[in-house]
Amino acid sequence: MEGAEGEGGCRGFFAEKSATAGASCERAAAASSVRDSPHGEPRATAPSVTDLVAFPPPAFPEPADELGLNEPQARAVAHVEGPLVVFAGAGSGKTRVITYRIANLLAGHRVPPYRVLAVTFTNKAAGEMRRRIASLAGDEIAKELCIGTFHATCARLLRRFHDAAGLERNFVIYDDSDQRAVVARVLKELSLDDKRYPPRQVLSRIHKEKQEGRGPADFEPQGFFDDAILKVYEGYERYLRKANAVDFDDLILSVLRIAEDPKSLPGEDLRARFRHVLVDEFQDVNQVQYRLVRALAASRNLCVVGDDDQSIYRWRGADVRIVRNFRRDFPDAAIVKLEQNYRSSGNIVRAALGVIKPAKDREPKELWTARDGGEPVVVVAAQNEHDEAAWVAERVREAQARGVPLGEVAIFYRVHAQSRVLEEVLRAERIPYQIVGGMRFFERAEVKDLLSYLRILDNPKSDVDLERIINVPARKIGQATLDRLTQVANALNVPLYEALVPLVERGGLGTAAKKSLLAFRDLIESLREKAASAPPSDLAREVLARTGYARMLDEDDSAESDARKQNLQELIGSILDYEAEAAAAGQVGTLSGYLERVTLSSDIDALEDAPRVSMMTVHAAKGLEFDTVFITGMEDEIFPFKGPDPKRNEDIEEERRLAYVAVTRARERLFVTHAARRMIFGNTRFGVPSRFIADFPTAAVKGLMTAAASSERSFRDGYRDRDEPARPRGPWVHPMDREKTSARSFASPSASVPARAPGERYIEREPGEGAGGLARGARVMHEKFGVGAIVDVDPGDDPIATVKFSGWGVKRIKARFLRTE
Ligand SMILES: Nc1ncnc2c1ncn2[C@@H]1O[C@H](COP(=O)(O)OP(=O)(O)OP(=O)(O)O)[C@@H](O)[C@H]1O
Ligand SMILES: [Mg+2]
Repeated sequence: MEGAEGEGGCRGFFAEKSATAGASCERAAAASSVRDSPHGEPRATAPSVTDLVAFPPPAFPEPADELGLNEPQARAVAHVEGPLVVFAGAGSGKTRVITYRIANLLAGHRVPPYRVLAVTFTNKAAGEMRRRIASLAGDEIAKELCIGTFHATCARLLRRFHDAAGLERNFVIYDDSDQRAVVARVLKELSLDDKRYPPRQVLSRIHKEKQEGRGPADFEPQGFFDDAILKVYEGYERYLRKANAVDFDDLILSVLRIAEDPKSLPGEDLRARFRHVLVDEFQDVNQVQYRLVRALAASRNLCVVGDDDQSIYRWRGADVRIVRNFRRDFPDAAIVKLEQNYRSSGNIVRAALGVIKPAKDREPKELWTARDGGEPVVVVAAQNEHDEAAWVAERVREAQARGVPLGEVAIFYRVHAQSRVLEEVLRAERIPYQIVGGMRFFERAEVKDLLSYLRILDNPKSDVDLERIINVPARKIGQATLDRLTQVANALNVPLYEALVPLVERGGLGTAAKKSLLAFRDLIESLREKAASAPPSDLAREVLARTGYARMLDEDDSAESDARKQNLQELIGSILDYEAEAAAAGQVGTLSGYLERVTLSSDIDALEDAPRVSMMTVHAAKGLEFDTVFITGMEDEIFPFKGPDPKRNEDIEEERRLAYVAVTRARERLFVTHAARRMIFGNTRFGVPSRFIADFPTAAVKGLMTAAASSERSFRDGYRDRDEPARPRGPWVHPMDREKTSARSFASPSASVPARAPGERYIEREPGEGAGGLARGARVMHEKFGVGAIVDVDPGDDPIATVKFSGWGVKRIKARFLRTE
């Protein structure tokens, strides 16, 4: 921290000790560097900041050390005036520095709490920081601090400065669906075809402009299409203004405009508002956010902390150069580097360094730990996603038995859709869990939509489901029509579905409404015919294709819509699972059977406040830490993820940083799992262990196989251990790619044939082929139950084998679902 020491160093905690402060600081530093186990339990015995302020400060060299701060951390905490960058690797105490620094400003320098602004990346992180400060400085003080995400902070500021933004105080914040409705309306006013200009696509374009801070006046149309977009953009802005509404981008932009206005009074007021501004996870701020931070920190008391190795939102406009250019913008900034990781065991830190080392274009930095190796990082080869989930659940139980609270256990996955199988297994095992930063699989909107369609096809009397989907995707059946439908249904005492025709026949409806209602009824009727004969998984695909749901998502070029598609594929995966289970029991899976299973299994588990395992995507895990962490699905093309959109998903560098974030969340134990075969997004793929696993230093890692995987090993051609050369990769085609490159849409029933790597010895028997090869005692493989031995065979058109599976007992299964050597 060049230059900072003389000015701000060794004040605050140490303020009252002015004369000896400088020397003492050095001693504190020396003391902390010789501590052999600095991570023990320092907080249990350490005095709090309030202790230090309330009572005469203890004699040096204790304070920094006993508060649990090493020398560079103490310098950063004690720095008061002027810009400061803390630039350091994961788990080195950056967030701790922010927290202590705020406590120090409040307690040691009497800065009023409302004059401190701290920006975090998630609401969870904001809550956590407020809690930590409350424990250091007291509840009353912590309550008055301005801590929150960019959006939350700006919403709060805009309530105060609404006049300057031309809004009334009670302005509303429009969410995604409100925004789409506005765009649809504007398109109509401009007589533009919403097929040519799908609202979602228009909206993501507007969003992109706003993220760059460009209003309609700054928009530079390139070509005919853009001319139209510009008109819609203008109309959209006009509409929002008229409605006294803002969208999420406006929250930030409006505050930015006020803050950057050099002449206005509110601008001056806003710029003078905060005496100190602190930003956590600075590597992930985007241009507009950065400008805002700069404007709000007119005092130049700006402290940013970050780690370029953890920058994981570049596709959202976060620009890591901002971190690197900070010094150019604030040439006098003090720089503190933290190099000691306090979070993780030696082996976990080593694994993390192994992953990040090959990254291109990194700022050089050190990261070391004084901790010993601890448990090795366990890399587990599972047979498939069910085997993986069962193995994880078993280890969670083991951790619990060792005394690790469930709240200290986290399961990560790369994409939301992966949570489904894990959730099912945890539920079956009655292990309470929560999904952080997302929703439980069966509560996600698109999953509920498709289930509602399926329920209606199974039972058209279900009014709740009908209401949910009658206008999804939009088919011009508005609230007014729905109200009339309800009236007619009430009058006739019939379900809504049965009131459709009577409503149309009664007259009084416009032609368009009539047409829409009848078209909807025809659609449902024809799907019901299909439901009578098709397997439920085919039916689900058909629903997506014929209702226009798939198209609605296709038209939306956003990451959110990609996630929705993946979730729907995954729902189809769950139907396929159900069908396979039914088939294994020699039964035919039915729509009602599936719906019953889903309804029963989504029964929310007991006690609300019980400690729970946290499940989340790796993105949501940033900044958090847990005793025990599982990173699941560590296979190439899952993590690193290979999605349908090369511009968004194929950035291997970003995936590498994401893997680094994942690994560095663990304190004591880290388990990394990969599966040889995984059904995901409704398709089976064959996985090779992620390339990032190969970057773990061998000495820090222990390789394991689940029981099922090791018994399958002898069946599989070309299976290799981690240290043997990798198995050649099959040309797995991502289901989304397949959708684009062939006529088979992802919603088409024919896409249900699972992709299979060439050379895979997988004998799928056709009915009537006979039971050849299925002699008693022969070893066979089943997708779900793993390896078993044949006990008996019933020959016939579609032979059925009785098989004894290890772990599952005896099952009767159609022979065509078995593999032999
Ligand atoms: N000097 C210290 N002594 C003891 N424990 C410390 C010290 N500094 C940090 N820690 C602990 O180390 C862990 C990591 O700290 P923190 O979360 O602040 O790191 P970070 O740099 O913000 O990590 P990330 O990059 O993941 O956001 C926390 O549990 C914190 O309490
Ligand atoms: Mg942090």
